This record gives sequence, C-alpha cells and structure tokens, in this order.
Amino acid sequence: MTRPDTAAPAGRPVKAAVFGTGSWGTAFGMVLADAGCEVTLWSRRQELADAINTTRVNPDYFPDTRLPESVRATTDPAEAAHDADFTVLAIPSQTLRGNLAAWAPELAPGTVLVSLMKGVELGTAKRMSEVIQEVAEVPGERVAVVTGPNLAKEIVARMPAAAVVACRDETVARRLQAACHTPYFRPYTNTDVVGCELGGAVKNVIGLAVGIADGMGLGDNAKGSLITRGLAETTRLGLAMGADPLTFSGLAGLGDLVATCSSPLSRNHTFGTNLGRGMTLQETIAVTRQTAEGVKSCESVLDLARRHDVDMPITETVVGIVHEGKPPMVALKELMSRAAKPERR
Ligand SMILES: NC(=O)C1=CN([C@@H]2O[C@H](COP(=O)(O)OP(=O)(O)OC[C@H]3O[C@@H](n4cnc5c(N)ncnc54)[C@H](OP(=O)(O)O)[C@@H]3O)[C@@H](O)[C@H]2O)C=CC1
Ligand SMILES: O=C(CO)COP(=O)(O)O
Repeated sequence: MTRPDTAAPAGRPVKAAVFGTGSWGTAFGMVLADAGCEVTLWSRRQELADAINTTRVNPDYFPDTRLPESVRATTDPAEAAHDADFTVLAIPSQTLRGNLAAWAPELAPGTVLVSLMKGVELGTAKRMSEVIQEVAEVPGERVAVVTGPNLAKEIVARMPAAAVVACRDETVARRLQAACHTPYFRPYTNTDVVGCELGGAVKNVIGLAVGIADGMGLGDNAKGSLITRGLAETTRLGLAMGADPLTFSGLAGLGDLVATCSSPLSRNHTFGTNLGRGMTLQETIAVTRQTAEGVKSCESVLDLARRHDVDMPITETVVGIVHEGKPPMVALKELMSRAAKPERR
C-alpha cells in the first residue's frame, strides 16, 4: 500500500517497527499489516521471534491467530527499527526508559514514535510521550499515542473497535490514522495528547477499583458510581494538567473506561476482582501473567494528583488497598463516609 497521505516515500509500503510482542504489540502489529504496512516486531526472546517467523503465530499470547505474511519478527533492535516510518512502543510503561535508551541510537531518522502504553512513570510522574521525548530526544510533534477501548483479544479476532490517534501535529496523526485504519479498526485523530494519555492511564486505576467492587459483590450501582466518579476525578486531573475536558467523554476517556470496567478480558479489572474476592496482593500477582499497568501506575497517578493539588479519592483508595494493605471493606467505608459535597466540584 502506498497512499499519498502516508509517511512512506513514494513507491514503497509504509514500514512499522513494533517493539514488544505481547498482547497489544502483536495485535496492533496485525492491525498495521491489515492496513497495508510492512511490519517488523521486536521480541526480547529469540524463540518467540523464531516461532512467529516460522509458524506465523505468536504461541505465547495468541496461539489461535495467524498473523499476516507482512509481519515478521526479530530480536535485533537495529533490524526492527531500520527505515521504519513508525516506531511503535508496546512494553510495560515502567520499563520504557531503560529499553528506549538502548534502542534510541538505532531509530530511523525522522521516524514517528508511537506509544501504545497506558501508564505513568513511577518517581518522575511522567507520561509515556514525555519519557519518549526525553530519552529519544525528539520533539513532541514526532511522538504519537494510540489509545481507546482496544482489548487486544478482541482486536486479534478482528472484532470492531474505534480508537484515538493523538499527536500534537495533526498531520502526523492523520498519517498514522491512515496507516492503521482497517475495516474493523477505526481510528480518530486528536491533538490533545495529555488528555488521551491520562484517560488511558487513569482508566486502569478505575478498572482496578471496579474489579475490587465486583469481587466484593457490591453490585452494578457501585460499578456505575465508580465509573462516573472515576471519570470525574480523571477530568479534574486533566483540567489541572491542561487537557481538553471533552477528551474524557471520548474514546480515550469514557470509551476505554467502559470497556475496561465491564470486560473480564481486562487484566486490570481481573486483578481487582481477585483482590476483591480476598486474594492477597502476592497471590494476585502470581496468577497475573500479563501487564496490569494500574498496579504500579496508581501510585504515579496519585503522585501526579498531589503535584497538581487535585483530589482523587478513588485512586487514593486503590493505592491504599493495593500498596498499603488496607482491607477493601475498610477502604469502602472510608470512601463512602467522606464529607458530603456537590456533584460538580
Ligand atoms: N493488551 C491490551 O489489550 C492493551 C494493552 N495496552 C497497553 O500496552 C502496553 C503493553 O501491554 P501488553 O502488550 O498488553 O502487555 P503484555 O504483558 O501482554 O506484553 C508485554 C510485552 O513487553 C515485553 N516485556 C515485558 N517486560 C519487559 C522488559 N523489562 N523489557 C522489555 N520488554 C519487556 C514482554 O515480553 P515477554 O513476552 O518476553 O515477557 C511482552 O512482549 C501496556 O502499557 C498496556 O496498558 C493498551 C491497549 C490494549
Ligand atoms: O487498555 C486496554 C483496553 O483498552 C486493556 O486493558 P487491560 O490492560 O486492563 O487489559
């Protein structure tokens, strides 16, 4: 595929490197390939790269999905990054800084860096696009974010979903939109990178809270209340950080929150459900095979809230349960007995 609005030089297909062969890296690599891109996945494990190249299947994450012929895998970052119009990052947020520092010398000149990650860095409270700009030394105009209600398992089944492609530079967002638009994956553009990233990171924390409530058997009124008040505290933080409040009623906010809080496919929701049913943190971690970003990012989101003097009681409650050993029933009582207040403040 060569489209006039893509990043590729005339006469060759758009090339994408995807760093990370977990759930979302593999699924988004398939989306890019279905949209006509030539895709190289980077895996940290040789046996997984070999399996993908020889069987066209990622046996550890999607054993029943055949990947398109235009997807190949390597463990060599230079080979993956070579000539890539888009360099997509799909690894756990807390590992980004170290990994990207190692990959940065290999990045193709002019490549657009794309974050699929939904976390906030511990310690610095930086969003992933900020970490990327800092480590790869690229301007914000060359960093994009893909977010929205995109449970990877549904995407690899080519079930319909919409998404948001956010970049400060709208032209770049449109190029990436074209590069990942398929009959089952419908990306919209947005220039509010801050709002889109916050929506993705905080929904994981609210997903944990809803999971805990589900595990405790608190019912659907509790779920509706947590989703709505969770969105309210996300929006408060976003406003304090200069985001557009409308972003939070879009796919990166409400859309992702609803998908995460209602799906057993969500790792954050499932993690919370296990805690709410009475598993200890260690037991829950032991049965969690994939990345549940909210577990670490609840602390960095709370850090962000404090830096911006924003009240985030649900996030604070999740931190209390997950990291301070507070029993969920005690945390629930505290949350419900906070001072009464107007809805819109
Ligand atoms: N899965 C989903 O539905 C969605 C996920 N996301 C976001 O995408 C990001 C990635 O999540 P996801 O793909 O689901 O996670 P997974 O746990 O499924 O995969 C993680 C990937 O990162 C690799 N990895 C783990 N630790 C390291 C490390 N220290 N250094 C280098 N690579 C490492 C894993 O390699 P290995 O296999 O060798 O362990 C694997 O390839 C997260 O921020 C998540 O929030 C966003 C939208 C949807
Ligand atoms: O971000 C996601 C869906 O949009 C995936 O959610 P989990 O990380 O909770 O599985």
